[in-house]
Amino acid sequence: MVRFEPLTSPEPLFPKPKSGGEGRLVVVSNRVPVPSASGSPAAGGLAVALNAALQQRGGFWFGWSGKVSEEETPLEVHDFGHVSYAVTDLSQRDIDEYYAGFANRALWPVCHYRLDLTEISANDTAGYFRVNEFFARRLATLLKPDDVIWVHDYHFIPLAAYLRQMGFENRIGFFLHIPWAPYDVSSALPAYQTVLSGMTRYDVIGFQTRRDLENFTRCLEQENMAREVGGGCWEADGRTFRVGAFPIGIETDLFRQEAREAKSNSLVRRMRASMEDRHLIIGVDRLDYSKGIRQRIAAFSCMLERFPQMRNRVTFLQITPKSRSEVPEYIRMQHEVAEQAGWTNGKFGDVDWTPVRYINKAVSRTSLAGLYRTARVGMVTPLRDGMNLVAKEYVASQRGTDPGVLVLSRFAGAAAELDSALLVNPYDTEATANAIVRALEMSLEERKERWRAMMDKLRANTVDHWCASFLSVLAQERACLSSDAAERQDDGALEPAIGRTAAHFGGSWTGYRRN
Ligand SMILES: O=P(O)(O)OC[C@H]1O[C@H](O[C@H]2O[C@H](CO)[C@@H](O)[C@H](O)[C@H]2O)[C@H](O)[C@@H](O)[C@@H]1O
Ligand SMILES: O=c1ccn([C@@H]2O[C@H](COP(=O)(O)OP(=O)(O)O)[C@@H](O)[C@H]2O)c(=O)[nH]1
Repeated sequence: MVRFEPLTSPEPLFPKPKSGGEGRLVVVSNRVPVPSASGSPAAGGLAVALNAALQQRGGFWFGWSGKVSEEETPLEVHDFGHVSYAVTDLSQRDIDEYYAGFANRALWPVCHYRLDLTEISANDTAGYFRVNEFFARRLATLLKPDDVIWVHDYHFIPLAAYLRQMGFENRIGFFLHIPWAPYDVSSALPAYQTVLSGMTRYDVIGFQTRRDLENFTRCLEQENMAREVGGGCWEADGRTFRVGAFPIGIETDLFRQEAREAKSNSLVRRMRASMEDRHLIIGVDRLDYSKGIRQRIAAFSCMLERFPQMRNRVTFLQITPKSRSEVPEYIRMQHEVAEQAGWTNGKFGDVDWTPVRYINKAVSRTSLAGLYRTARVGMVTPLRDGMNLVAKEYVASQRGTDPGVLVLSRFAGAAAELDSALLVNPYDTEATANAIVRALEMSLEERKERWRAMMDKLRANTVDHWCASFLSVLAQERACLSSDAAERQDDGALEPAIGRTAAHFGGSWTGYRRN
């Protein structure tokens, strides 16, 4: 690990790209998957795909260290070959206001259509913008003019605006992993116009689905903040940006392989041995109200009530690692889910059968792959979700000769691609209960047909495709110049994008200040 003072280091801090021509890639996200000391990379499709892109071009990943420090400590830099990981600590107040506050008590619920759970706090709002400015200042010390920056997720919406204000005209892309709600919902967000205008400072803005993209562009129109100039491009304050839907994928083949090899995994073997001849139904989610876990267990319970022949023939395994326990809404829902599971077991369980096995710990990716493959039914029923990778992982893990059935919420981003799943409205308990029975009783022929259709999609759009397609759009510097601007650039009237000062692009973005 190298430590340095960001503002005083005279030498370039990160390795140069492997090949000439392309600038380094700089990935920014709140959580940074720093490889272990031995150099083995963090698991997870997103981390693997972005690490591969970083390895290819050289570059670094920047974000929060996950640690609290009351002093402004130097950036921590971990070097692994062509790739570095630069992380900064935050103070407790910063974490409370930026992460637990505005990001997870305002942006997260609003983007998941939950105005009832949204907390509006002027301190949190100010903290979110202050911490973004802090991240931008720290990142600024590491940047070179031809770096291509890819910012991830709702924690960092205003980051580009601060970088632009400091004079950076690098290509900057933004990908939103969570949904973008329709105007009437998203406009309830505190500092809504500032957040929206912060988005317009990127060169490319990616969403998981067309629905999110359309919700976003309607917000731009409603606020009269940007005008469409064609080809997925918009213009605001004299600069253009491109918007698009880039549904994230998984490492489809690798996941399949892990599922095949998981037979020998001890957790999977223990689970199989304990099943006797019952069918397994599986749910895997962070403990988050957006995932619809309570509603799902209620639907399972309703199924046992209405179809007594299913009692003692199925086991529902719900794997739910705790998440964001510092946020009060998450504590409340922990109680609700535990109560629903306990109630179902009390009502239907027997001395030799526990209908719901509810587990609050994280399970490794290999074990998950094996459990998915064991399960006849995968229940992925969020009330709202950006994508939901579990849905894709469940399908990829199945045996082609005897696949299980995915019961999938219409409100998961994954439903746009996995439309051969049994699609349900998770608010409709009886219909979801019926779908579980339909999945359990589905013929082998129908299961295979549905599975093949979904596998075709998963093979066509892996996480590597997702990464490459976003980066290729981000690399197209001229793709969005309006025809006027393109002509002027051809005449030499416009300078190249890199190296321009903030003043060229309207210094109107002033960030958020508390009165
Ligand atoms: O970092 P945490 O606060 O512990 O939360 C974990 C992550 O949750 C969210 O995941 C989203 O991204 C997935 C991949 O694109 C997508 O499938 C899912 O629907 C989203 O909910 C969040 O967006 C991440 O930033 C968090 O790190
Ligand atoms: O015990 C667990 C639970 C979940 N996951 C992984 O966490 C990710 C969850 O992603 P998803 O898009 O479904 O939801 P998010 O938590 O990002 O909102 C998936 O890759 C899961 O395989 C895991 O590795 N172990």
